[in-house]
Amino acid sequence: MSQSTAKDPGKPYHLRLPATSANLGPGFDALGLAMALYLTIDARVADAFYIEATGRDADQCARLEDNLILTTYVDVLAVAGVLAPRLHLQIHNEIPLGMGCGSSASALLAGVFLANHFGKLGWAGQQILEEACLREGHPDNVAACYLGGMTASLMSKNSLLTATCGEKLAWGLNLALPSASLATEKARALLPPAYSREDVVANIQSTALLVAAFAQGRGELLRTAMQDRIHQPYRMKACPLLPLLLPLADDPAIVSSKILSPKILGVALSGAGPSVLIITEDARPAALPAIIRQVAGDPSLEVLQTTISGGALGGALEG
Ligand SMILES: Nc1ncnc2c1ncn2[C@@H]1O[C@H](COP(=O)(O)OP(=O)(O)O)[C@@H](O)[C@H]1O
Ligand SMILES: N[C@@H](CCOP(=O)(O)O)C(=O)O
Repeated sequence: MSQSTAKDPGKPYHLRLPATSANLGPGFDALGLAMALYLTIDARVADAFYIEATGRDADQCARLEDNLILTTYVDVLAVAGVLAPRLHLQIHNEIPLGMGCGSSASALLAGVFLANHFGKLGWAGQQILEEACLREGHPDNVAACYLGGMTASLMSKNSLLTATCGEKLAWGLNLALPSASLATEKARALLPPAYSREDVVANIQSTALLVAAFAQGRGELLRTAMQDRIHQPYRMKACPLLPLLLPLADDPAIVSSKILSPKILGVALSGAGPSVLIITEDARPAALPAIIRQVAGDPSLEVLQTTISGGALGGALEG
């Protein structure tokens, strides 16, 4: 990523940040997968704050009040003791908001990137990443949004450590999106304060296998490695698609179907839900949306089909 912040502080700035599917089943607050659905922003200094937005949830993205991108931008600069230059933002959004696809992570990261550029903070990438992770409260979405692929992250008091793999995998990412959104904060409040040793050990084993599956491109491991016992069971009620679609991972009739080729590799709640992520062997299997709708019993259910993304792009533009 080009960081021309200190040299060209006033220049227009371009950002492209991917959606992310966190957890991937067992990797709660630790794993995230970048998806090729983007929040794209062209920003320049202006006389007043103004946002033009196109794409998904355009009205919400264009709102100036309590806008997560702008509040993050202004707050990061306020903490740094810098008066925030007013900005004109041209936004094109492909990331569903409040659906478990990491929209808040991309908005937070965008706000920090914009503060770094227009406030001449001169932060390195790691500092931008850490600031956005701290603001989000869990690193999985933000780290994957920035670094792409399947990113594992560990945030402690003093540091953020990340490792990425699987950027080049050609697996298909199919998202079943219900019509009602679910705020991540609400979905986190559903989780218990403690877990049994059996549940924790099962999740450690699945997560370890899952990371190896992405690192080695072992799609046949996902069916088992995406099983979770620490967040999905508690979010079922708030995410009614999940119990309906989880069996797709091991329904032999569908898995071995000649009609559905490429195969379903694994199924998990996307982030905190309510969307469900279905990973397939190849990208965009044409027959899958109809099967998902049939299994969900909802002929109008939205199904997005995409692929793994390489992560964030950003830099100053001439002009
Ligand atoms: N592009 C955006 N512009 C402004 N606010 C955004 C944007 N993307 C996300 N947000 C804010 O983040 C909220 C969704 O965050 P959250 O509940 O964590 O769900 P998720 O991150 O899964 O989409 C939105 O309701 C909105 O307040
Ligand atoms: N690990 C978090 C992930 C939240 O992702 P989002 O896309 O729903 O914001 C959690 O499960 O709460």
